[in-house]
Amino acid sequence: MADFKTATTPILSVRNLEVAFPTLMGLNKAVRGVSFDIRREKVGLIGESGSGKSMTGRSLMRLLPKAARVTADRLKFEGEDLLSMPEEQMRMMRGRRIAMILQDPKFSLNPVMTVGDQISETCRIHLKMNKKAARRRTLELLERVHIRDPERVYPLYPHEVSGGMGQRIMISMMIIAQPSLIIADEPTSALDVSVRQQVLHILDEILAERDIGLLFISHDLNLVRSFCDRVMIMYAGHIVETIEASKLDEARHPYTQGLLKALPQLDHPRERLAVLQRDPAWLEDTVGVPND
Ligand SMILES: Nc1ncnc2c1ncn2[C@@H]1O[C@H](COP(=O)(O)OP(=O)(O)OP(=O)(O)O)[C@@H](O)[C@H]1O
Repeated sequence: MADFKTATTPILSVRNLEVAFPTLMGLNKAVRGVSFDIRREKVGLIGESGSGKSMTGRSLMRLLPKAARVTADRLKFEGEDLLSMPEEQMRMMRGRRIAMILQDPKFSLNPVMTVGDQISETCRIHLKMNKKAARRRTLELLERVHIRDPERVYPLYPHEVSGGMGQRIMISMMIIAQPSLIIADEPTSALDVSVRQQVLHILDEILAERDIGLLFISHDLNLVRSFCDRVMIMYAGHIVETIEASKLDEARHPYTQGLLKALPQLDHPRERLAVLQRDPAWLEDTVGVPND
């Protein structure tokens, strides 16, 4: 059996993933022929609104709208086929082996249960702890995500915590299950810049400490460039280019080049932002996608 703890074996392997929605005009393809691997690394998925980033992320968790039709030549997580997996097994997979962080933690947390009780309950379920041990572990976990006064935060309800603290609480809950892959869909886009940096720093520490792979979905090219190891650029449901984050300035695809040109620059302010040119050929074009 492959050892998924090694840096070179993909945790996740996706080939020719398609997500389509039936419409009166025929099938609307939200994701078209997407292929990528994720190892113990941080991979950014970037693209404009409606380009199919979330549908790609959600198809890995099989959390798509009912109408969606999903096909793939391969959709394997740690060697197991996600497409044919029975729903019951898939439920065990979600949260335990593949975790997801969404933009607003309030939608992921139970609104009528204190955050402490939610973390504690997760400890009891996953770690089979008794009530007292689960409470102790909860306080440790809150400290682990740099919450300074865990005793004060424990009895708060989700609506009483800030967005940044909510994301830290989500991260603390993820640690319990020890996933191998985290899908983060715009996890910091509702946060202001300084809180965003703190949350990213904590996420980074946890990923490195536990050797977890990350798919980081965002529309913020600068953020992904500074946080991730590799970047996949998506256009109209298709990954047009995959490139190391540190080499983004050497991007070959005209769409990536256009996105880079459109970034505002403090040191060289532009009178006008460049208008992104588009080409129908980009629906088929790919640069740097895995070839096997
Ligand atoms: N429930 C649905 N029914 C039909 N089509 C849908 C549905 N949900 C999404 N789509 C289609 O999927 C496309 C991609 O949506 P997706 O949410 O993945 O985009 P995105 O890149 O994550 O955008 P954003 O950054 O705005 O979240 C949409 O443009 C839309 O055409």
